[in-house]
Amino acid sequence: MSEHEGLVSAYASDAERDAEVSVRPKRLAEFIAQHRVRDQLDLLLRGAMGRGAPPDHILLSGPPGLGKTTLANIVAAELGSSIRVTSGPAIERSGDLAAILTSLAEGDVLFIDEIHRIAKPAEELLYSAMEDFRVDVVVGKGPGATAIPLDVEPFTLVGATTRSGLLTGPMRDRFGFVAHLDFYSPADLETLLHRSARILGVPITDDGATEVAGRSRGTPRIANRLLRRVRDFAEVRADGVVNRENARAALAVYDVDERGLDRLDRAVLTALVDSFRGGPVGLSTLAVAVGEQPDTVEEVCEPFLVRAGLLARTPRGRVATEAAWHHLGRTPPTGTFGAAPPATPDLFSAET
Ligand SMILES: Nc1ncnc2c1ncn2[C@@H]1O[C@H](COP(=O)(O)OP(=O)(O)OP(=O)(O)O)[C@@H](O)[C@H]1O
Repeated sequence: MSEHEGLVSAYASDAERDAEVSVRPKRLAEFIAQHRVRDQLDLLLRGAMGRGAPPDHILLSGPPGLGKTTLANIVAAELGSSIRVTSGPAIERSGDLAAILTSLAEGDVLFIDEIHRIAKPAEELLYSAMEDFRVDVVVGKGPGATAIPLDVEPFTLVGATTRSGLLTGPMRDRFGFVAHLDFYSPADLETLLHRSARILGVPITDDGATEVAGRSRGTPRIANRLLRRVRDFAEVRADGVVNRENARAALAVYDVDERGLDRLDRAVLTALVDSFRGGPVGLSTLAVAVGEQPDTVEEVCEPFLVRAGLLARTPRGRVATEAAWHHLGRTPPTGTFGAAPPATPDLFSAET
């Protein structure tokens, strides 16, 4: 996790992935919410097991931290198979992928995270492995190069992507089952928090779970992370219980407000409202106003602020919604919303 991504980032550092292992559900029945995906996967896996054949290849898409890696491991566990884990960026040469594919045993699960980032030659090799359980490994260069066909044991590929739109058509077509994971409701996150707290041996009250769930941006990874931070606070400065009072006090220390906005999210909204009368204002100008890179504002803050209904992207620039004014405790100007507000020129670039 980089510094500006902070406590409410949906991405995990390597160290955090280790911390996550203990609370990761191992079987489908333990996987909370996402009922439609769970039900569909259950049918797919049971059907395949009944026939004694590996299930179709599975594509899991959705924002980070919603459970794609967890589901890939669950697929292998339910099938009683081994899982091999790699990622699109880790496969630099098609030879790397050929080595993995030809070492798979029958029925293995191959999990490729960030599959949209796989290099083109490796992607093409994957097509024949997925479809015909065969790969052609090219030996030599130039006119003397020869393709040696190698068999691959029947396996199931589980691909995960945060950007399904970036997958090529041929790649997408080779998955027999595509599941999209949605953000979790606060009620589902409360259930998840009770489960995690039980595993971690942390006492948690219902109002404590409600308080943490409301600040978790619909994302299990963030919910589990906030739980660990509130646990620290409760153990060090209070009675050890994750209750509403301790959750509020702990998350105030970490600058996470009651809707899950952190310092940077609030700085963006505050700049929009106070310095630009709510906008519209161009991305670069907004980024300079909060002392951040435009990419950070665009990729780290905006997706959540837009989803939370606090910021809108318009052709003329970023606009604070009425809800944003209220969230900051300001009175919105009357008659602005719905009408086209006057543009604040972007001083730094032509884009919005
Ligand atoms: N439905 C769920 N029930 C219980 N815990 C969950 C669920 N979904 C995710 N988690 C927990 O959230 C954490 C993040 O999940 P996971 O690593 O599977 O997300 P991901 O979508 O693969 O993220 P990334 O794309 O960043 O790899 C894990 O520790 C996991 O325990």
